[in-house]
Amino acid sequence: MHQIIVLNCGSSSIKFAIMDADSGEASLTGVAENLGNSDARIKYKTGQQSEVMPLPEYAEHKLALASIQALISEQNSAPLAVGHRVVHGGETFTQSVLIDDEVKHALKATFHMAPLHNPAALQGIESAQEAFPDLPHVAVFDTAFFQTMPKHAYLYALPKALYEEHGIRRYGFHGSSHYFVSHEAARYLGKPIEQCNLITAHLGNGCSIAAIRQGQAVDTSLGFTPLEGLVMGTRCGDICPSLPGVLSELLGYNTKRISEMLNRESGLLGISGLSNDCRTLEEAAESGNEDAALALHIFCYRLAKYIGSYMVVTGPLDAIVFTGGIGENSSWIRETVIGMLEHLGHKVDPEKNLAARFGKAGNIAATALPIWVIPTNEEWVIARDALNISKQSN
Ligand SMILES: Nc1ncnc2c1ncn2[C@@H]1O[C@H](COP(=O)(O)OP(=O)(O)O)[C@@H](O)[C@H]1O
Ligand SMILES: CC(=O)OP(=O)(O)O
Ligand SMILES: [Mg+2]
Repeated sequence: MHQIIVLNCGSSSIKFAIMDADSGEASLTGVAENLGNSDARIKYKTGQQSEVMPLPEYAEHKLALASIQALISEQNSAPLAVGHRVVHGGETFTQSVLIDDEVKHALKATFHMAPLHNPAALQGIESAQEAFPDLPHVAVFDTAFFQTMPKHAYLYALPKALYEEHGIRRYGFHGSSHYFVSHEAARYLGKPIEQCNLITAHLGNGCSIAAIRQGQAVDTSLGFTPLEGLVMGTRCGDICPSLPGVLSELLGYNTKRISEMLNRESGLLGISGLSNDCRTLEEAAESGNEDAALALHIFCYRLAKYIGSYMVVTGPLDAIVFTGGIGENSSWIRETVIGMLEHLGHKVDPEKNLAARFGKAGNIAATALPIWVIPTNEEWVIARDALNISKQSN
């Protein structure tokens, strides 16, 4: 048993777990929500038991971490390391690293590349180092899995000095999730991962799709920042690149306002004017809310378009994989997206589709190409790397 603390710090939540790096079993999982908001709280689960712990109003990462530390102490476990999910490694970090002052300094230089995520990750690292000063802390990067992308996939058609001097290129995110589900898919298919061509769709609050050829990531929809590609909860995904300039000239928006709008006010929330939450939108659409229905339709349309284009990239496919909160649970989204690919010979089996929800994996295809629903486990990928790196550093 190798217990690892795993932290995934976002701007408005900290997800945490104590996990056995050998089995992937978590003895404690939870989320500290709405940090910096008046109704901050921690929801956590030990075994089958779910609890809610209120946090002081406008609690920051430090306060949340202190409460998480108390929960962890109650568990009587002896964690060996803390694994931190860091969304963006830039060109500096191509694999997981032991965190020291130099690493933290280098992370500061990546803030503009993941404005919603990396500042929060560093805040989380510093608070966790205070809470667990004797443990090794390891950063595990979302971008690492995409190191195998070829130049023709990661370069934008921009003046090349922008890449050479400023690292402006596609990086790709949710790498730990795409890594996990692609390896699980290979296991289900009974083939070595090196022989698998896959399209994996991670659909959570952030959404991305990856093209995997012979087990290696060869393209993905998120770009220089986690804003490009699919429609997300509050993020716009692909738009005409002229729009920020137009917004600035036409409406006098400055760059901060534009970034806020594209990252936090767009996507499902922006189109529906109602919510970023897929469940809420499905319910509203069912009750006749046309904007909610349109938001979901655009979400599915964009995803189906990407799947079609990635079929060109992967070569003969072994499977399509759905994961993330939406991918694992929304049978409606899956059926609608695959329905848009019906003329290509793909169809879901409605019964299998309904069965593969709420943590249950399953092949939902009614046609030849397997379409797998696979619950992701980014925390396990992070725990394993944290254990390995901390062992090497001893
Ligand atoms: N039963 C469900 N049906 C439809 N969508 C769901 C369901 N359960 C969760 N979701 C959606 O999953 C999304 C959150 O995904 P998740 O992977 O937990 O997010 P995060 O990116 O924060 O980790 C939300 O849009 C939520 O509505
Ligand atoms: C990179 C990213 O979009 O992450 P999340 O889905 O956790 O916001
Ligand atoms: Mg997630």
